[in-house]
Order: sequence, then C-alpha cells, then structure tokens
Amino acid sequence: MSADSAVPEVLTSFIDKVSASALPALSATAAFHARHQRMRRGAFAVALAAGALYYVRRQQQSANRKAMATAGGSVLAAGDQPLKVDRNQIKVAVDRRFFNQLKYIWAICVPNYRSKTILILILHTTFLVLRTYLSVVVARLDGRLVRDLVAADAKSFGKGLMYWFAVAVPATYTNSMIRYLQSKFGISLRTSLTNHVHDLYMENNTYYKAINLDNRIDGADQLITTDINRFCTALASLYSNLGKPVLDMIIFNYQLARSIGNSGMWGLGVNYIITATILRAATPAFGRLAAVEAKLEGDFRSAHSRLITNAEEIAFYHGAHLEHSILTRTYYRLIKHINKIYRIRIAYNMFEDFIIKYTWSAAGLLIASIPVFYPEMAGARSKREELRLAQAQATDGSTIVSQLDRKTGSRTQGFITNKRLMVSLADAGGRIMYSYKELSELAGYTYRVYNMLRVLEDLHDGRYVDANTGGESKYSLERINGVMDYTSNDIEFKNVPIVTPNGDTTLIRDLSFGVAPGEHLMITGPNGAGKTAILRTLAGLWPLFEGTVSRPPTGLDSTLYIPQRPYLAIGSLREQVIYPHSVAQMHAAGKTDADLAVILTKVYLEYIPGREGGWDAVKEWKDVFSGGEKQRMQLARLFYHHPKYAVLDEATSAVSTDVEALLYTTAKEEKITLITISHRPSLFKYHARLLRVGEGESGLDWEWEEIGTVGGGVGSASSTSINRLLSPSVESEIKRLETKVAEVQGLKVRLDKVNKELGLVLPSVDAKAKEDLKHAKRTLI
Ligand SMILES: Nc1ncnc2c1ncn2[C@@H]1O[C@H](COP(=O)(O)OP(=O)(O)OP(=O)(O)O)[C@@H](O)[C@H]1O
Repeated sequence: MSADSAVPEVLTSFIDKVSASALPALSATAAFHARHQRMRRGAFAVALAAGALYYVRRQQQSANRKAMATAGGSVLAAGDQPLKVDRNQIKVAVDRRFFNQLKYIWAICVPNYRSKTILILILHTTFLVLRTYLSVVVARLDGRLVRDLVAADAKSFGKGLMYWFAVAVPATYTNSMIRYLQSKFGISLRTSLTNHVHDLYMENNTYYKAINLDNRIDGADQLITTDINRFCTALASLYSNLGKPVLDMIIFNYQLARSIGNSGMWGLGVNYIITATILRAATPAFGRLAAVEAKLEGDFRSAHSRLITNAEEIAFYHGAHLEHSILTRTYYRLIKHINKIYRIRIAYNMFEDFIIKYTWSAAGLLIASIPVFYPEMAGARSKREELRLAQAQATDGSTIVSQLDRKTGSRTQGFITNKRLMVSLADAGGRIMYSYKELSELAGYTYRVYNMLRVLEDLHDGRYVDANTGGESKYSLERINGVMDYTSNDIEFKNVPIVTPNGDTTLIRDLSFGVAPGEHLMITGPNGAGKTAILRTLAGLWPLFEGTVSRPPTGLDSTLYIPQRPYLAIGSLREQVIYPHSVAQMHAAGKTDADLAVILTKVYLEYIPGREGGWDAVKEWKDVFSGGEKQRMQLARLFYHHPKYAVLDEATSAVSTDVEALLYTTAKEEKITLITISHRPSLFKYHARLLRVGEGESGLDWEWEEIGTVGGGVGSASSTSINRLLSPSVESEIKRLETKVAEVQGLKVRLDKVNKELGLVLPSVDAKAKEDLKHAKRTLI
C-alpha cells in the first residue's frame, strides 16, 4: 500500500467502524433517557435523530441493492425486455480504490508541474485564500459596526461603513475570479484527458477493437463526450467547494481560538467528529447511483443516434412504432433511476440540513457565548474582576458606568465577530459535509473514466480480455501466436485459421494462398463463410491467432480497402473523393480539382460537381447520393490513391453490370491489382485467381484455382469448376437458356421441313392458277 493511499483507507475504515456503532448507541441512549422523567424531551430528540438515521440507512441500503441490480445484470421492469446494462458489477465508494483511480487520472491530466493546469490551480488557490482572508476582515468589520451602533459612536460607525465598501470591491472581484478559474480548471482537465483518450482511441485501430473485439466498454462515445466532462466539472467544483471551506476552517478556527479559548475549540472539534460520523453513516451510495445514471444516459443517447444513423431504413420498414417504444423504454429506465435518486435525497437532505444548519448553529451560538458568560475560560477577566478594576480606576460613579459601557461595547463586538466567524465556520463545515455527497458522485464518474482509460490502453497495446464463453475453444485472445509480416511485396497467407475475434468460431481452416502484383484474385463463397473475415485478418483488424500473413506495409498507396457499405465523410465534395486525405495532403501530392474531375469521369460521376454546387459544397453526402453513386464515389478514391492492391468487398454490387465492367477494365489498365469479393459471375473474367471458401462438408474448407488456365490440378479452372461457382439462380438461368437453344435447334429442323413441304405444294398451286386464267380469257373472247 502506498503512503498516499494509506491515509484515506485509515480514515474511511475508522469512520466505518464508528458509524457502525452509532445507530445502536443512539437507540440505547434514547432508551436510557426515556426511563428518566426529567429527560423526556432529550430522549425524544435523540429517538427522533435515531429514527431519521435509521430511515436514511434503509433508503440507502435499498438504493444500493437496486443500483447493484441495475449495474450488474438485467433490469426487469414490468413489461420490459431484459436489457444488459453492464457486465461488470459496479463497485463504487469513496475508498482506497477511488483515491488510487483519481491519482491515476490526475497523472494524465497533469503530467508535470509545469503544465498550464498547475498555473490555474495556483491562481485559483490564491484567490481562495484571499476570499477567506476577506471573510475574516468582513467579520471584524461587522463586529466593529455593531459595537459603534451600541456605543452610539457616529464618527467611528461612518468610518466603518467606508471600510465596508472598500472591502466589497476586492471581495466581489475575488468571487468572480474564483468562479472563472474553477471553469478554466475544469476545461483544462477536460482538454488534457480528451486529448489523451483521442490519442489512444484513434491509434492502432483501438476504436474498432473497442466495438468489435472487446466488450468491456460499452458506449465509448458517451464516455468520451459526456462522462469525461462530468468527471472534470465535478473534480474542479469539488476542489473549489472543498478547498475554500477547508481553508476557512483552518483560518476561522485559528481566529476563534484566540477569543473563545481552548475549551471552546474542543467543543467545536467534538461537534465536528460526531456530526461527521453520523452524516457519513447516513450518506447513501451516491457514487454508485451516479455511475448507473451515467450509463443509462448513455443508453438513451445511443438509442437516439441509432435512429439518426438508420433513419431511412427504419422509415422504409415503417419501424417508427417499435423504435418509439425502444426510445420510451430507455428514457423511462433512466427517469426511474433519477427519480429514485431524488427520493433518496429528500430524506438525506432533511437529515443533512437538520445536522448542519440547526445543530451546528446552536452549537456555534453556544460556543460564541462562552467569552460573554465565562470570559475567564477564554482567557479574559471575569465580570466581577472587571467591576473591581473599574472601581479601583474610577474617581466618581459616572466614570464607573462609562467604563463598564465600554466593556459592554467591546463584549458586543466580540460576540458579533465570533458569531459571524461561527456562522462562516458552520457554513464551511456544512460545505465540507455537502462535499462528501459530491465526492461520492465524483467516485462514480472516476470509476467510469478510469475503467475506460484502462480498457483503451489495453486495446491500444493489443491486450484483450478473453470474452470466450464456451471455454472449449482452441483460440483465445490471450494467446495470439500468428505473425504479421509487413515487408512483403506480395500478399500471402500461410496456414492461417480465420477465426472470429472472440476465438469461439473457426470460419476457415488453415488458409494458404498467395497473390503477386498483377494476379487479380476473386474470393467467392456462401454468405457468412468468412470472405470479409479474410480481409479483416489481412488488414490486422481481427487477431491472427496462428500462421503467417505477409503483405506490403500499410499505406494508402499500398492496399486500399473498399468496403461493402460505402462510407461518406463529413466535409466537402472534394473531401469525398480524396478521403482519407486532407485537402493539404491533396495539394502536397500535387493533385488539383481538374485531376479530381478526370477521376470522376472514370467512374461516370462527372456530372456531380455541377449538380451539387461545386467542389466546396458541404452536404450530408450519405443522403445526397444514390446507392450506386455512393459506390462509384468509393471507386473514385481508388483512382485517386492508386494503390498497388485494391480490395473490393462487394464494392460494385449496386452498380449496373455494364458500368461495373468498364470500371474493372479501367482499374486493370491502371495496373491496380484487384482482390474482389463478389457473387457476380460476370466478374470472373477480370481475375486470374479464384479462392472459394465455405467448401467441404463442414464448410470450413477452401479451394484455390487459376481461372482460365488449361490443365488440371491446383490452379485449374474447368468449365465445371466455374459452373460450381455460380449461384443456384444463375445456374438455373443457364439451364433455361440451354433448353431454349436446344428448342431453337428443333424449331429450325421443323421450319426446314415445313419449307420443304411448302416447296412441293406451291408449284402445283401456281399451275392451277395459270389454267384458271387461260380458261377465263377464252370465255371472254
Ligand atoms: N466481430 C465479430 N465477432 C464475432 N463474429 C463475427 C464478427 N463479425 C462477423 N462475425 C461473424 O463471422 C462470420 C463471417 O462473416 P463475414 O462478414 O466474413 O461473412 P462473408 O463471407 O463476408 O458473408 P457475406 O457474403 O454475407 O458478406 C459471420 O457469421 C459473422 O456473423
């Protein structure tokens, strides 16, 4: 255990032990007092406090149980579908773990003592000290003004008022600077943390892994956008809300000790300890409740973003009704939880106010009265002594009275100053107590942010937690033995099993094949056989459990993947063509808008800049282009980046076959080696190699062929092998056409026969007609 963590642990365990005995002790006291008639009222007050404490504890325990249920598994509200909220049980408390987590995050926010955050913190602290000092000055001034009022000293009173306004100027400036610096502190923390998270998230495909490979964090967008903000705001406000009262406590206690003496200070100390213990015991698990609330907020938000992303599909399906019920369900789940927190707060706030506002004020008044009633306890002279002294110094009766009046004035000043200090002290103590609630909530946000950071770091460095549920699997994310070699000119797989990322399902057994530049490859096979999975393994997105994959180094000019679902980025039309290049990179590459226009001509989209208002037009492109246009825009990127290998995953499925043929021809002419996943037989002729997956009885086998070469064995592609590639619908179409061709032959034979028969009949018909004509002529003559 580190020295840093030891203090909070000792403190919290002490408080826990004391609080565990607080409730029985209070009840026992109540019972004892109840037996004594004279102390009935005291017993009633104690019993009331014990009852309130018991109620708050009950509320807390029930909230904890429900929060654990929400955090740990399914929440089954009436009529709800089970919804998995979090796989890990959320365990949040203001304990050693929380302080260690906070320390870890702090080191990220403030990497060294020369950082800007430290400067803000120093300034903030300076203003906090200044405010406390000004509060003491105001307390003294207050006492002085009341003294002058009692003594009817107009001149001194007027002077005091002038001081009052003179203090108001720095006091108001200090207050607004504290608020400003608190916000700056929060923003500074958020900036450091967000930059760190973005670095982790966007490097080594961590964002992909967080969604596809590891299920430890859920709703990374919510965590990065909202939870980090909440954490930073809570930490900054806690520093201000805790730093100021702690300073106040030190300075005011010092000031008070001078006037109320040691016994008063002891009284104050005992008051703090008892009330803090009781409040600590009664504080519900706000941290855990805050963590669950943040999670449910995330669920609600992601339900909405899913609706935005898939608006068209949902509209076509008329799915609004179902989506509406999902939105309502996630919203009510959140609201139910928030309402629960509010309900818990009613009881807790009542109890907190009773202790802090009323008990503390009463204690403050009592202690402030010590120097008045018992001046000797505060180190001053007793009333009798003062009278004796006044008599000794007095020459006549009126002087005794004026001397005693002066003493009364100074006692009034002392009381008012002390009372003001006590009120400020009670306020400071109250704020420290209230801060415990904030501290608990901070523990909740800390838990979520810390958890996210650790998982992102793991994924960034390739450490995964095995999510394999079967336990029988040969592959595990904790044992990745494959070798990725990024130095080859060719693409080669050697004995590579294609396995789903959790290691549960083998899609293809021991895959081995190689492609050199110019050897265009087509991959085909049934749906779900693992065609795209091969590409994911090649791109390093899926873990390479075994075997070797050799490939050229990563880079847009080496291998470009064109996915099944077109992706259109935020930005101008120009940025759609050059994605993922920036405009600066485009200029650095020596490309101009004229070059882009030529590229659009190659994909038959030359009309787009004119239609959409030029290259600088910015639109929601996914809603602007048709399905085929989106795919052709993706192919434009191919001609822009001009990679050595282009991996096309059903990338032309929405493009008409004639345009598709032209696109393939152009790509080949530009010496781009194509690796195509497609079911379209019309694309065979553009490829030299063929990989068929989903073969064999198990569907885990594969076959490798060279299309169009003569001869058998590996690499042969007979017409039967090509026929085997065809989908059932294409095969039946061929059969239908062959039947038709066969029918045509039969029809031809029949036609010839008919013609022949007609040839025999027609001459005799002609002869008869001639005879009839001759006969008619003769008749007429
Ligand atoms: N992240 C993942 N975790 C676990 N399984 C996955 C994951 N992604 C895909 N799969 C599964 O892997 C299998 C192969 O998917 P893949 O996308 O490679 O199929 P495909 O052969 O390209 O199919 P299609 O022709 O339909 O596009 C599918 O059964 C799919 O459900």
